[in-house]
Parts: sequence; C-alpha cells; structure tokens
Amino acid sequence: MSDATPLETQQHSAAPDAPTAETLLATLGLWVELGWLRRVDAHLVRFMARHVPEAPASVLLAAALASHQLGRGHVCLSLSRALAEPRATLSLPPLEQSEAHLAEVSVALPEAFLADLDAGRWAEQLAESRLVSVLAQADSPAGHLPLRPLVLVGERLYLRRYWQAEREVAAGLRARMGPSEEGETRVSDALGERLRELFTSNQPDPHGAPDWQKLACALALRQRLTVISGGPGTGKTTTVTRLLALLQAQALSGGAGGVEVESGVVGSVGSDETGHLHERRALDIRLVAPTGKAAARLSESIRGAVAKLEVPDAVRAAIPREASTVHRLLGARPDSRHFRHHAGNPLALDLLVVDEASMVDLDLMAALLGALPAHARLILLGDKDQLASVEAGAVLGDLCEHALPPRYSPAVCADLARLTGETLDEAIATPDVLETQDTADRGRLADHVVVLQKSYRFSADSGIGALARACNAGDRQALRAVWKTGYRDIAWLKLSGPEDRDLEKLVVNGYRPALEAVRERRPAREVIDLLLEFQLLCALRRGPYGVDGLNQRVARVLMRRGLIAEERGWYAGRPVMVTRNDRALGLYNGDVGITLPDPAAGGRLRVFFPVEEEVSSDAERDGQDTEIQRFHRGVRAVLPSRLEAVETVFAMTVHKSQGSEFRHVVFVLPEGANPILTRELVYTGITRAKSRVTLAGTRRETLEGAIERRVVRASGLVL
Ligand SMILES: Nc1ncnc2c1ncn2[C@@H]1O[C@H](COP(=O)(O)OP(=O)(O)OP(=O)(O)O)[C@@H](O)[C@H]1O
Repeated sequence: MSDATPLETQQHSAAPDAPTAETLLATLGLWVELGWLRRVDAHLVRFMARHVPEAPASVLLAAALASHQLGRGHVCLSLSRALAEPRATLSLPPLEQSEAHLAEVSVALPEAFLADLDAGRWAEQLAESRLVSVLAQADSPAGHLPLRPLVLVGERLYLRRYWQAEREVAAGLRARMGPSEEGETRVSDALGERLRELFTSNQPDPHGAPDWQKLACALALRQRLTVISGGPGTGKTTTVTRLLALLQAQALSGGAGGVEVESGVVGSVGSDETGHLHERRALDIRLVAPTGKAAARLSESIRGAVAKLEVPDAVRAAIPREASTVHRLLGARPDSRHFRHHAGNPLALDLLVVDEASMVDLDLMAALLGALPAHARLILLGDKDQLASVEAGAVLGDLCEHALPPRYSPAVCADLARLTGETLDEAIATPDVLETQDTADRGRLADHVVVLQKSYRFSADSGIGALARACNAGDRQALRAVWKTGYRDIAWLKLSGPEDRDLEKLVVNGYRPALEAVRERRPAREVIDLLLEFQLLCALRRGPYGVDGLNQRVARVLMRRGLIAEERGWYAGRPVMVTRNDRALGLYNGDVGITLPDPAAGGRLRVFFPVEEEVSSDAERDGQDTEIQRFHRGVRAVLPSRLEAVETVFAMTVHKSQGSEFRHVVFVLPEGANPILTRELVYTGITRAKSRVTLAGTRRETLEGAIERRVVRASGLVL
C-alpha cells in the first residue's frame, strides 16, 4: 500500500508527459498481475511491439484494450468511449473494491496514457501505424486492405479476426435480406388463406391489437431471413411450428392441390439439381440451439406445438421434433475451431431454425451463416432483452435494436395485410424512415424483424411477468408497485447475511425431492427432472453471495440434513455442470448431470446426463425392460474421472442458466451495486422461473439500481 495520492501515484509511477512503449509494456505487466488485464492481451501487445518496434504507446494501448474488450463481450474498442471512461475499459475498480482502492495501488491507470489524446488524434496515430488497416465505414469495400492485425473502422478498433467475423455476419445476413436467385418471391393468396386458417384458434386481442404471431408467420413466409424475438411464452415456438407446417404442406403438394403458389414461389425451392422448382419433396428442415440444454428444451416445446397442430398427418410427420446444437450441426472437430461445414461444404438443408439466438456469439454466427446454402431460409428465435452470448458479440440484440415500435416498409405492410387479413396501424408503415441511406438500411432490416410481446405463459395476474416487465422498463416505481401488489408467484427474501437461515431452509426444501429420489435409487432421468424443479441462481461467481461460496455452503447444509453423504469430491447426489466443451465425450459447456450409484456398475458412481430419446423400445412399451434399463432410460453415464472440467451446481450463475428453465428459482443478489448486476442479468434470472421466483438480497435498492444499469456491447454490425 502507498501513501501517495492518486495523482502523485500516477505521476511518479508511470506517466511521464509522453509515455514510451517500454513504460506501457511494463505497466501492462502490472495490470496483468493485478488481474485488470488478461495475460493473453499483454502477450498479444508484446508480440506486436516486437514486430513493429516503432509502434507508439498509444497504439499498443489501443491494441491491449481492444483485445481486453473481447473478454468482456465487446467485439471492438470504441475510442471515444475509452477516452470518456478510461477506467471502465478495464472494468475498474475491480469487483468488490471501491474507487479508493485504485488510489492505493502504485501503478498508472489507463487515463495516464490517454491524457493528451482525443479520438481524432488517437485514430490518426493508429492509422499511421503498420499494425493497423483503416476502413472508412463498416461496409466500405475492403478489397485491398493490407493484412494487419488491427482494423480501424471509423472510431472502432478491432482485432482483425473479429472485424472479419462481423463483416461475414453482415454480408451473410444482407444476402438473405435481398431477393433469392430465383428472383422476387410472392406468397400466393392461397397460402395466405392456409395461414389464416392455422391461426383461427388464436383469440382476438381484447384491445384490438393485431395478431403478431400470425404477422410473424406471414413475414417469415415472404423471405429468407426472419428474426422473431419475444419473452418467455410469447409463442415463438408455436408460431415457427405453424410456419413449418405451412411450408411443408406447400412443398409436399408440389405447388398443386391444397396450396396454390405463384411464380418464383417461396418455399418449394430446394437444392434441386434438375431445376424443377415444384418437385414434391419435403423440405429439409433443421432445428438448432446453442447449448445441449436449450436444444433439449426446443425439442420438447416443438413436440408440444406439433401435437396441437391441426394439419394432415403427412405434414405433421414432415416437421422435425429433434433439435441439435449448432456445433453438432456444423460438424465441430475436436481441438479445432473450424467446422466440417463451411462455404465450400455447405449444409444440406432448406430451412434452419435457431432458437435462443441471443446466446450465439459473433464467431459462431459467422460460421453458421457461412455454411448455410444460399437458398435456405433462416429463422432466428430469441429474447432480445436477455443477456447476450458469453463470447464476444450481441448479434440478436444488434438486429433487434430498432425493432420496437415495429416499422415496416409500405410494400411489406400491404403484403402482410393481404396475407393475414390483419389491419396494421398506419404508424407501422413508415415511408418517412426511408429518407437517408442510414435509415433506409435500417428500414430494410426492420422488414425482417418481429417482436412478440404478449406472454401466454405469464398471464395478467402473474407476478413473474409483471416483475420482468418492470425490470425491462428499468422503472423503479413500477418495480415497487409490483412488490406491493401481493402476487403469489414472487417473493422477496430479506437476507440477514450469507448464512441466512430462511435461505438455507428454502434451498434444502428445494433440493430435497431430487436428493430423496437419489436415496430411493429412482431412475436417473427422474432424478434429473426433479433437479430441474429448483435452482439457486447468483449474479456473481466470487464473494459470499457468489456461486463458489454458496455452493460450498449449500453442500454443507445438505450434508448436515443427511441429504448427501459428503460435501466434497464425488458423492451421490452431486449435480455438476460441464464448464468446457468436450467433443470427444459429446458434452458441451453448460450441460448438467447428476452423480448417482450406477446399478450397471455394481453401484459405483457415474455422472448421468440426459439424452433425448423419443422412440421407446418394444420391451419398454411392454413393461419388460429390466431395472437397469429403466435406470438408464433417457440418460447416459460418464465416468467421473473422465470429466475434466465440471463444477458443482447447487448454485449457478445467471450467465450459465441461459437456455434453461426451472419451476422455482431463488435468485441471490450481491450486497450493494455491482457493474455485473445489470437489467439484462436480472431479467434473464427472473425469466428462468416457470412458476415461482424468490429474489433474495440484503437490500431492495440493489435490485432497483441493477435495473437502471444496462449492458451496452460495442459492435459495428451494420445492415
Ligand atoms: N396465441 C396463443 N393463444 C393461446 N396460447 C398460446 C398462444 N401462443 C402460444 N400459446 C401457448 O403458450 C405456451 C408458450 O408458447 P411457446 O412455447 O410457443 O412460446 P415460446 O415463446 O416459444 O416460449 P419459450 O420462450 O419458453 O420457448 C404454450 O403452451 C402455447 O401453447
């Protein structure tokens, strides 16, 4: 600890008038030691400095910060933002430490290196460097751009790979927004009629709002790219299942019979080498989600939606019920970030549905778009208000940024009205937004995005729904009103401290059914299903209210109550989450399993992970399967020693809970304000609950402050 004031500290330690590259490199080393910068960021900059020795400190610092931003989900570094809030680019002060702490650390802070710069001057210095290629705008031609490790686009600095990925994503999406090779498409009136029939079961809105599910479906019939965003239970799966039914009915009819299609028709264009557009062939449709759990949930809800469809059996049979992960679809290769499918070896499919698209990061989206054949339709489903992907990028959020209020071009509005019979508010058709190039582009993207806002899961008297809405609006007063309303499905638990007895009781009662099922040797799948009834969520990893501390405490309490036999190592009842993809084992980051004595291995412990199995065996149907078969149904067993990256998951971070749902969620908030605790995080945590949510914290103000803090990810995705 030093006695120096912040200013003195910065002046004497490392901030001469014009800091040299050596001073900067030495400081980066100290930042790494303090945990402010990732080791990889400092390595990268040292590598650059070795190869371009004349690079000034300002350029090397920009490189370090641009690299560091990736670890925080930003695709690039905004120079102006870094200048406005230099400490925020390194997330300073560190978690659980105050500004005062920075004064005590004897190391230069980022602003010491930025003092004499403005965005223009900084950009000039970058542009002069051999480390940087310069592009005026994101969509400027990049034909002869020199191959350099950094790319400056306007005032955004990228590591080249991420600039490339962002450009590929933009190009891939833009290509799908225009007419296909077969020319303009026009959905026939007959298909519109089928569409209206399929949606007749939807109750009209009491306030006269149009049926947005039907409109979303019509929009997706018209084009090759459609983004459908909506909170939990707003009918995304229902809508997309009806869309698939319409398209399959059309494909199977070959354009004749039940569904008449007009020239340049939507949907019947497969990868048909004969050139026949109207061959009777079911479309090759694939469903994917970013994680195994999300894929399992999609399979389950698609099955539910298909069962409710009123369509001929042949159409029903042509709708897939199994979803896979994006990685599996693309053909992930062990130890490589390259996939088997890419532009040179595209996927063989006609339509791809990607659920939980908010979790798909920029790199993966680039790979997915690259592997998609030109004719294929892409439907992205997700919730724009949720946390973005763990890795860099926020593609769904970027695509939906201007989605509300909805604004469609007049031509689209006319077509939607023709197909759906819905009357669209005049405000929705906005020729005025087409005035400038910028808004014209935005207008075009807007024609591909629809937001479903009415939840069928959380009815008007649902506290979870009201809480989620108040949170999304960032409205403290609304939040207070929600607590006062006395909803039965939400509760506030005031914590006296991390060892709070009421919290312990809740958690013990929450996990008791699953752990008793373990003791009773019930089949593994039953135990897993019981485990998913309850989940303790945390905002943070470290600290007394973080996952690490809570996991230890929960295990101790459960052992005291006799529900588990050990609190460390491998024990029956230990739930674990995979924290790193293991392609050899077919397990992915976020997969959850439970440790149980395996009757097929003489009672030795194995970790059981759920697998999707729709078809039951003859023996199973006749009730002839053995006890061991019953125990292993719908799961697969893995030796604990083969699991290299797992952690106990009595408590889970909200980040890791994305794509999962639980009947009852207890969400523990940290003490005091924290930059990690944002509106998106709180919303995501709350909406993991299907029927009950308990928010636990020492002060309600923490929650109120959180919903006013937003995650803004730097990116430059321009469409
Ligand atoms: N228009 C509607 N009228 C009545 N019920 C509906 C309607 N649309 C959907 N539902 C019902 O609401 C529930 C949620 O629908 P669905 O699964 O399609 O929503 P989702 O947006 O995909 O949800 P999630 O985000 O959880 O995946 C289902 O039980 C579905 O049958």
